[in-house]
Amino acid sequence: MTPPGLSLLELRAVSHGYRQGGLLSRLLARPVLRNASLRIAPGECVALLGPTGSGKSTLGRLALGLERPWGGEILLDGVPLLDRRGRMPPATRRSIQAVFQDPHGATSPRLTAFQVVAEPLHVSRLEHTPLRQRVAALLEDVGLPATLMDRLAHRLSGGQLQRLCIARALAPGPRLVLLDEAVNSLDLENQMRVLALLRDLRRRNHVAYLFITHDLRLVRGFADRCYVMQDGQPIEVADPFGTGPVPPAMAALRAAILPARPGPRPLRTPPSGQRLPSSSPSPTRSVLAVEGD
Ligand SMILES: Nc1ncnc2c1ncn2[C@@H]1O[C@H](COP(=O)(O)OP(=O)(O)OP(=O)(O)O)[C@@H](O)[C@H]1O
Repeated sequence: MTPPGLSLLELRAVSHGYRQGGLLSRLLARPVLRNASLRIAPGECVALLGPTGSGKSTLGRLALGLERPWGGEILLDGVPLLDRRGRMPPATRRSIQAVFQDPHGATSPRLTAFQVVAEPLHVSRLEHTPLRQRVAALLEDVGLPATLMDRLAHRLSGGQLQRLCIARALAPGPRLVLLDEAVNSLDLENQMRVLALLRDLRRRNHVAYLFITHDLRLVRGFADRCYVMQDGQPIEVADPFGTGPVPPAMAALRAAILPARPGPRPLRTPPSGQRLPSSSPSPTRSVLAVEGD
C-alpha cells in the first residue's frame, strides 16, 4: 500500500490523450489516460506495468513535464510541476531525470562518453572542478572504468551504453528517475546486472524510481509497489505475485509469462498390464527450462 506521509510525485485525476490532426482534431481527440492517479514517496521504487499502447509512456512523459495534461494535477513535493505557462522551474527539471529503452537513440553518435555525462552538468550549471574527475566518479558509480571516458559513446557495448545513460541521469543529483523500459533492450544477463546496479544506486542516493515496463518478471524483488494500467488508469496491485484476485490487465500479464521451470511431463499411462520400457524418460522429469531467471 502507498506509504503515509509526503509524496514526492503525485498525479491526481489526470486525463490526457492525443488529437488526430486536421480540422476535426478536437472532435477526434483520443483519450489515453482517464482520471489517472498515482503516488511515489521519496526514495520509493514504483513499477508501472501494462500492455503495449496502454498509456505507460504517456504517463511517463507527463511526469517529466514534456507534455501538459488535458486535466487533473501533477505535483512534485506538493507543488505543480509546470507553471501556468507550461514551464518547469530549473530546480524541478534537475529533480526528475529519465533513462529510456534505446540507449543508442538517446545519445548522439558524435559525443564521447565524457561529453554525454558532462552535458547535464553544463546545462544545470553544476560544473564541478575538475569536471573530468566528477565524470570519472559518476562512471565508477555505474561500474564503468574511467578509461572509457574518451571513447565515442556509440563504440560502447549496449550494456555499457545503458550504464552511461544511467550515469547521465544521475549527474544532476535527481530525486526521481523515470526508467522507461530501461533494461528491455538488454540481454537477460545484462538486465539482471543493470537492475542490481539500479537497486544499489537507489540505496546509496536515496533516489526514487518510476519503473515502466510490460515485463512482470522484472518487477519481482525490484519494486516496492506496483500499478497496472487498465482502461487508462493505473490500478495499484497489492500483491502482483500472490494468489489473490488481481485486475484483468495484471492477470493477462501473468498469463503471458512462460514458466521458468515448466511442470513435469504428464505421466504416460501404459496400456493395462504393460510396463514402461526402462529407457523411457522418468515421468517426473521436467522438460528443459525455457528461460533462466
Ligand atoms: N504523440 C502521439 N500522438 C498520437 N498518439 C500517440 C502519441 N503518443 C502515443 N500515442 C498513442 O497513445 C497510446 C498510448 O501510447 P503509449 O506510448 O503511452 O503506450 P505504452 O503503454 O507506453 O506502450 P508501449 O509499451 O508500446 O511503449 C497509443 O495508442 C499510442 O499510439
